[in-house]
Amino acid sequence: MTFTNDLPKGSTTQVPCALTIAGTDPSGGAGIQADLKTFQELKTYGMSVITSVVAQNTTGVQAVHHIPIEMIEQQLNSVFSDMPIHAFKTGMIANEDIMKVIAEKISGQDISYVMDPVMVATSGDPLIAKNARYFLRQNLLPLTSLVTPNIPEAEYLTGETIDTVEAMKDAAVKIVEVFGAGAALVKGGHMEGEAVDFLYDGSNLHTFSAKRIHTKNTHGTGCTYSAAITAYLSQGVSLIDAVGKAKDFVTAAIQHSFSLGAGSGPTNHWATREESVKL
Ligand SMILES: Nc1ncnc2c1ncn2[C@@H]1O[C@H](COP(=O)(O)OP(=O)(O)O)[C@@H](O)[C@H]1O
Ligand SMILES: Cc1ncc(COP(=O)(O)O)c(N)n1
Repeated sequence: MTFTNDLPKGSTTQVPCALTIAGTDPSGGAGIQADLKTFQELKTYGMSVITSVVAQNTTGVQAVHHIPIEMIEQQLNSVFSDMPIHAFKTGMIANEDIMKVIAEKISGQDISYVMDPVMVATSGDPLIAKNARYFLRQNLLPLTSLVTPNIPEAEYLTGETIDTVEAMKDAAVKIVEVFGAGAALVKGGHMEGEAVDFLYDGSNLHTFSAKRIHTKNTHGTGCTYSAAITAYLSQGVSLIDAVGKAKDFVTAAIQHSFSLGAGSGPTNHWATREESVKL
């Protein structure tokens, strides 16, 4: 990965800069809010382009408003024309029109791209139009450096049922070899037993495992994980190390998650700080 931005004026150190293109969560656990908190925690300069404003909390999604396409395009132009971007991620991209404008902007860019193929919130509410999932796979997936599906998302992307560890590995390989993702990280949060994720990088399979934490507070885990990977990539960390460090980060965030709200509470983005672990 290249890391070639000029120094910001007056600065003596090079600042890693990461962008998230996603929807919002006013309750602060998922979406843009989770991404920016994660970037900040990992000492990465965070930027955001908002695709949809989502009224949601720990119990579910109450309403969704999609930002007009021209305004999404303007936001993309604002950051891409002026700011250094060392890595970016996409989260919620609700429909084909939004996907198109993003695809146009990012194709041809030589910047690490992490796609969290968000389809359904932890609460079960849909976050993407059903007919847009095919467009996502055909047009955005081949532009990625890494895609991070959970089990239901990997099932959609591959068209296969995934109920074993072997099927998870096969899915990771298929998403890269057949559908053209740069790499695929199939996450095992929705399986039983250890929380095991498999990364296929185009040559080898890598395993990332952590003890399952018994908690209902997993709102925003996928957003936090993919944002952490993006932050590490923006710092020039290799893909495999970025996933390993991000796995430690998200595991700590779940371990020290908060019982806030009546539903599935948010992860703790500052969990790795000493004062948080003592809470
Ligand atoms: N209860 C849990 N204990 C430990 N790790 C978990 C738990 N639930 C999810 N994870 C991990 O959190 C990350 C997000 O995974 P997952 O829940 O599958 O994604 P998503 O939030 O997109 O549904 C993965 O590394 C997964 O293994
Ligand atoms: C705007 C937005 N993007 C993504 C998610 C998925 O979050 P989760 O990790 O809980 O599935 C969400 N709830 N809201």
